[in-house]
Amino acid sequence: MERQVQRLRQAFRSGRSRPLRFRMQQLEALKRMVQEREKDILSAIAADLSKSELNAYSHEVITILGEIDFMLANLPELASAKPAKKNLLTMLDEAYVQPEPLGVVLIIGAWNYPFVLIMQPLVGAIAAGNAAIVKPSELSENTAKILAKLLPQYLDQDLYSVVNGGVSETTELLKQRFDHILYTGNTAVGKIVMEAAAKHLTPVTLELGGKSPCYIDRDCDLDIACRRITWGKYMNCGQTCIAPDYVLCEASLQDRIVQKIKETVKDFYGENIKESPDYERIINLRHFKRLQSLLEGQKIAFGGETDEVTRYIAPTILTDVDPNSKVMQEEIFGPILPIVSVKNVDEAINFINDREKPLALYIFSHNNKLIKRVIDETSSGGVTGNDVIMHFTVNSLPFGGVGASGMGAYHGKYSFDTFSHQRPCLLKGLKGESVNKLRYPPNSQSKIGWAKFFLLKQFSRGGLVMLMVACLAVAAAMIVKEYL
Ligand SMILES: NC(=O)c1ccc[n+]([C@@H]2O[C@H](COP(=O)([O-])OP(=O)(O)OC[C@H]3O[C@@H](n4cnc5c(N)ncnc54)[C@H](O)[C@@H]3O)[C@@H](O)[C@H]2O)c1
Ligand SMILES: CCCCCCCCCC=O
Repeated sequence: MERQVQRLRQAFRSGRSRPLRFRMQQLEALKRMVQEREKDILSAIAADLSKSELNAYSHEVITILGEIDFMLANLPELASAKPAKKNLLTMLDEAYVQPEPLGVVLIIGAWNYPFVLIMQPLVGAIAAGNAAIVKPSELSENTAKILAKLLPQYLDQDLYSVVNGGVSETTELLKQRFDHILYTGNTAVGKIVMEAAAKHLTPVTLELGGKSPCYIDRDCDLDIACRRITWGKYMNCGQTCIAPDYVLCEASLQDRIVQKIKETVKDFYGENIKESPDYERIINLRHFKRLQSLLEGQKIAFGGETDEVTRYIAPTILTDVDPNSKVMQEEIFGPILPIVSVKNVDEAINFINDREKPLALYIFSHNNKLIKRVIDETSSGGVTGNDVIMHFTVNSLPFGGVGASGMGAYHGKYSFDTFSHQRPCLLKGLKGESVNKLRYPPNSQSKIGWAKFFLLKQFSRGGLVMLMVACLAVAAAMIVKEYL
């Protein structure tokens, strides 16, 4: 592994990954890969998650095509140097911020959206001019295999590579020195990644999980709210990092919510959910058993059927859930929706704030002021009002967690920024030593006065103000030259 990282570092040092043309070519190649090998990719995702190929396309492939198109359209602007504001002392100089690639980055993905969670960060890493190693999850082995097969066929093999394997391979990988690590997965492993990164002072982006609450206000269209919640909760069999984990609402709403979700489940998946091509299965037996144990002692208002052989768990709703019960202590990551009753929005806000900061927060209400109030008085990685999941799909919004749900963000421009260093550059001429005397010893009270004049006044480009300030500065420079 050490050799593999060295090979990538050498290729990065050659400067090959930096020119915009090269980055665009690699992104074009990635797009070709997705389009030409769509069938293979879809069947791998479908096999890993017991998912239909149509769902694999709309859950994963479409996001990546959108992300590549965004980068191709915006890369010249994103990668360009941005002029910076100057002060009087530097007004004749050139000041700008130049994004530069970080070097060799490591991307570790999770199994639940195994294609998106590797490819979307990879698009950002390539766009920003880095070399990258990707480590897909071993639990989604078909997608891991197809990525290892296809990526080298389409991308520069000395700059981008795939490492497959489990804990021991990842542990070995984490001993190497990287310039950035983007990890997606659970919080416990997030801590392991951060600890390993700290040994090399490597910055990390941690895309973790948590319990994302969903508050349903009394003043809300329950039909629409329940349809949207049903979609986001049971999509991918609840194995979505930003699935609404539990519902908070006034006790009087509980039965109506159960009824409406029940009706929607029938609309979406038919009478026999097991037969529906749109309803997935739990990834493995360990998670299946973990989820089964969350049902123990709970009041099951809907669903609850399980089948160990196929790892099927029906869309399930739990009512009158005790906030101290097990199902409310860990991220559910399965098709179980607890409803916890609160007296009002104040209690809902306190409930959220008493717990770790979630990855997502959802609020359903006709009252926009109430939605904004909940946003203002809580914290979460992201928010969608009157819907679920959808903030993930807007690539002009940063996607990431806060507190226990993670650090840093990506998607669109934010991916580019995550994998770039914003390098401040100031280019001075060799003239103007008379003004420079102000900062050379020996110091004096009068020099401090002039330094205050030069440094504490900001000036921006354009307009009359700039003209006046420029005139003042020239006059000041002449006075300094004359008297200091
Ligand atoms: N924030 C997000 O974007 C996002 C997206 C998907 C999933 N998640 C979160 O991820 C969690 C589910 O993923 P998971 O953790 O079960 O996925 P996982 O088991 O696939 O693990 C994630 C990655 O960590 C590696 N790994 C596992 N154990 C390790 C160890 N001991 N040392 C080093 N590496 C190790 C795996 O090889 C894998 O590549 C949930 O909490 C979910 O909310 C977050
Ligand atoms: C159109 C819906 C796409 C949803 C993709 C959600 C991906 C979430 C990643 C975390 O698990």
